[in-house]
Amino acid sequence: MRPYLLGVPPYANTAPLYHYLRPSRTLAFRYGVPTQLNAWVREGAVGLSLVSSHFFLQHQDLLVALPDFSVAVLGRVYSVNLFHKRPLSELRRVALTTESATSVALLKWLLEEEGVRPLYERQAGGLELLKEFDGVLLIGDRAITAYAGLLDALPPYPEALPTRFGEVWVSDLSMLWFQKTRLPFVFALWAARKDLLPPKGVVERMRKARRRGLAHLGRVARREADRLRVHPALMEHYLWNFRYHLEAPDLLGLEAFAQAVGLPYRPRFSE
Ligand SMILES: C=C(O[C@@H]1C=C(C(=O)O)C=C[C@H]1O)C(=O)O
Repeated sequence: MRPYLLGVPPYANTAPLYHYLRPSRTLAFRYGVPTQLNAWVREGAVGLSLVSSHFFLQHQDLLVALPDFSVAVLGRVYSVNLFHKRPLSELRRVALTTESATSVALLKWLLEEEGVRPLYERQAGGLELLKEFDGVLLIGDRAITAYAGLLDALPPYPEALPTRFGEVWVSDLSMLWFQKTRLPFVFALWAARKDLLPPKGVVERMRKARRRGLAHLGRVARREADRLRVHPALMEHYLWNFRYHLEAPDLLGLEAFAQAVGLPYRPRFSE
């Protein structure tokens, strides 16, 4: 029998969930950035996977989500950032990461709410894009390393982490969402096609791995900090700040996002 394929993002943000999950005879990992994982889930090239929340909302008839897994946050997330050289109200051209579905939809909604309608272009890259564009949207490892690269020293507490570095502003999208809605923001969920639900035991193993990962968060954070060459204390704060359990406030945030972007809200969850 071929192993069941799990779609896994290559980002630090989910390291606490996967650090202690091992592939086995029955379970294999396939790594991809969120846009890639979304496509694979739809095609059936992977079974259960992290998917962008926006993609999930677009394909609610096809997909079933786990009832207790999320990449969500209340307030700042630190890794979904618009880096920009002009005030938000004056943006004319914005480069969009090719890795994201949700953050792109969120950025467009946030700017549209303010009456700002820049030209958007999908561009793979990092902060060097600021030479050509007024703003660059980055997510995941690229966003956190770009942010850490601007930082000279860690402030005494996280709330004091700067949002401006000379001519570069950093707008954290889930903070902007929070200021508008007072709700958490759900960036991603775990979902599978109805016909490719995971075999019994897989989700149990994921829950166990998550417990261990969160119990040993310092260890996981040190490894990710080494890998990305960011300060371990920054990585630790970044990781413990996530809401990984899709709780009631997160669902309210997800529903509000569906409403904001004009998508229906009738999610289906597995047992
Ligand atoms: C919080 C993040 O959310 C990510 C953003 C996604 C998107 O915009 O489609 C998808 C998965 C998440 O892992 C991040 O990238 O750090």
